[in-house]
Amino acid sequence: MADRDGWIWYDGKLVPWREATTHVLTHTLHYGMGVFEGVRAYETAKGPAIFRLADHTDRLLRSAHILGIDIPFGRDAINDAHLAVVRENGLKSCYFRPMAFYGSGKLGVAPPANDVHLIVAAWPWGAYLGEEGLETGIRVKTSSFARHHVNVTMCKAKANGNYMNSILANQEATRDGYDEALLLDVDGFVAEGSGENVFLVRRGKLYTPDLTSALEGITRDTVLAIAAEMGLELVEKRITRDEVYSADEAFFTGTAAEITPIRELDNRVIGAGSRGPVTTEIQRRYFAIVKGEDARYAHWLTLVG
Ligand SMILES: Cc1[nH+]cc(COP(=O)(O)O)c(CN[C@@H](CCC(=O)O)C(=O)O)c1O
Repeated sequence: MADRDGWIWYDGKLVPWREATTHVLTHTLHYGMGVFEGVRAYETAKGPAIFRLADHTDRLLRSAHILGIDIPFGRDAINDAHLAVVRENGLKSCYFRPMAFYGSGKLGVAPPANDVHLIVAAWPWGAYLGEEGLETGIRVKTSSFARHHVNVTMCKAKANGNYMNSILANQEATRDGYDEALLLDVDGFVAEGSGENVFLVRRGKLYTPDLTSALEGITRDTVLAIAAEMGLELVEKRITRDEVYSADEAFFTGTAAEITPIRELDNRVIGAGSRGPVTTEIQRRYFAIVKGEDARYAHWLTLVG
């Protein structure tokens, strides 16, 4: 990722990609106390448009607030940074990684409060779980790692250090030949994927876990709006792994994952073992929205211009 041409927004300036570096004694590198976002821009008839930028920036600031990190840039500056990196890098569509981190002022578990840095990088990133996965669905394994208890770490903060749990789960699943992991919470109920929220379809109703130890996904929120316009009844409840086994359809949602059908969990085929009709329609509507083809959601798109 480090050796490429381009520009990264770093503490208010656009710096050459290879020069956007930090010291090896950077606090967040050692302790994982930082916050980040994943944001996408899609190509539309009016040029590149960033999807739900305001919501992502709000969540970045909310994550920092939850962890007590004081980001020295406001909402408008962060939004403008996204626009600058798309323009400067001449990207038609891309994935953004804004990230706030503690610098190298000092080490120790007491964070160097007044040494907070912010970067916004952007690069082309295709289907997170594979183009084939978007079409035909993926194979998922229930992880041996539980999602954090809500008082072990802050689950509503998109915190760097939370992703050790995600990496452990994902590497276990992929090492065992699956495409992604599904994590249960400490009580054994379905929480989310290593980088996604999860939905089920059963007898025409849409189900998703109560948030509790899951991240409040922006794509999840978009799907709730799509479900409402489709007249789908939505049930948010505690979900067991065998309810996933018995579902007619299941899918992951995320900025990176978009709407990725799940065709198997723990070698149990879900429904017909392919992308189901409700998932197909939700996915079709989702891509129409992010590509600016559904005027009702124009307010969610920030045209780069
Ligand atoms: C744990 C987790 N849960 C749910 C979501 C879905 O949230 P949202 O993107 O707002 O719908 C994500 C996003 N995962 C991001 C990071 C992926 C990565 O590998 O890094 C993403 O999808 O950009 C998570 O990381």
